[in-house]
Amino acid sequence: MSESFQFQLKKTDGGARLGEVSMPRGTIRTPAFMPVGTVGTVKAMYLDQVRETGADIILGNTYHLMLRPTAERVARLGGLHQLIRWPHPILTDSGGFQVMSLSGLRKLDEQGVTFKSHVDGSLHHMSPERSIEIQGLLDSDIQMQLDECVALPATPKEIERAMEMSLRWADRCKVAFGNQPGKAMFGIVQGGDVPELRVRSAQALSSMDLKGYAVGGLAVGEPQEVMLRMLEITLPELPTEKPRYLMGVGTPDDILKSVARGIDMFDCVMPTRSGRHGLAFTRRGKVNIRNARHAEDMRPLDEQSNCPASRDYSRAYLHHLVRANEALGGMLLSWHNLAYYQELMQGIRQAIAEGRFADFMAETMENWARGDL
Ligand SMILES: Nc1cc(N)c2c(=O)[nH][nH]c(=O)c2c1
Repeated sequence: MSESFQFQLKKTDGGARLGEVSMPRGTIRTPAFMPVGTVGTVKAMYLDQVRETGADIILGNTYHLMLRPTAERVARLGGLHQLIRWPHPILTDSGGFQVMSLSGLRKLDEQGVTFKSHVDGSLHHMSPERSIEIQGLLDSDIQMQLDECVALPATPKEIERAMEMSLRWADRCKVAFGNQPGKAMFGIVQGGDVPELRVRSAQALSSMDLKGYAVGGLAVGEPQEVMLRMLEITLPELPTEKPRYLMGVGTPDDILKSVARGIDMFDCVMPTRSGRHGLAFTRRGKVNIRNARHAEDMRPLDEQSNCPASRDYSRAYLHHLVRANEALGGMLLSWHNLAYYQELMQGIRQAIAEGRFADFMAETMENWARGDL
């Protein structure tokens, strides 16, 4: 642990990076996967289980928490860590992305976003300063700037407008965040699928000397090759000594290919959302447990796993629970999927440490392609 926010790049293997983020609440081993704890809970999981799978940090959604139970109430209750009993680092997003995807967005201008809550229809305004204030009330360890993420496809002019406003908002968020030694504020690179806008955004944010940098505006429906191409264009413009976080990504395949290009941190609802719908990620690829072939299969999803959900329960039982729409089905598959994601991250970190990431990536993808036993 460290009294201040520190990132140490420990080793590289091709484009892949092995690192460590040290903060007062703990150390984050990178490449890292952050389970999404939307409204102060990683859905269908106890946070002790989340920790047991190997997670060093979780994500909290500012949009949801500001609406319910509200940031002021969380602060009165001692902050998010105390409320949800997660003493380790928490990263919060700015709320802007979900305002634009979940709320009744009323207005977006230089001052921020005005929207109607999807919970009760109440009207809210969030400026860059208010987003940082909310994340501070939550006692978030890593806070994200307010930005505007444009859905693709979009015109270069529209992407440029949003990117430039996001840069101005980054400046305002940096001022509002001030100097908080044990915490960090990350900027978010925008620019859609326009290479020169990506470069301009990354270079401008790099000149702000922030503690870390997210790549936003991706995983918004574009083909994987476009996402990967934008990483190849963006990452060389970011400082190597700062962590890079790819927002909202992704599948195990996305993660491997993005690590290979230099990403250090990921978050995605994929493992938990898929688990609740009966889809398991395994070392042999995806398994849809609803499929009839599992109805009398007494094997576990993965007898080699340390996770009880993967090792101690039969496919037949998981099939039954999911078909019966029993809560325990989603709980066990969420647990399994998070454990698989963390096992993948640990395998990635070990492979980079030993200089064999390319072989690890090839072997992992071959095993996925072989398909389930
Ligand atoms: N795929 C994405 C997921 C996200 N949570 C975000 C975000 O929070 N901000 N900005 C973004 O561009 C973005 C993209």
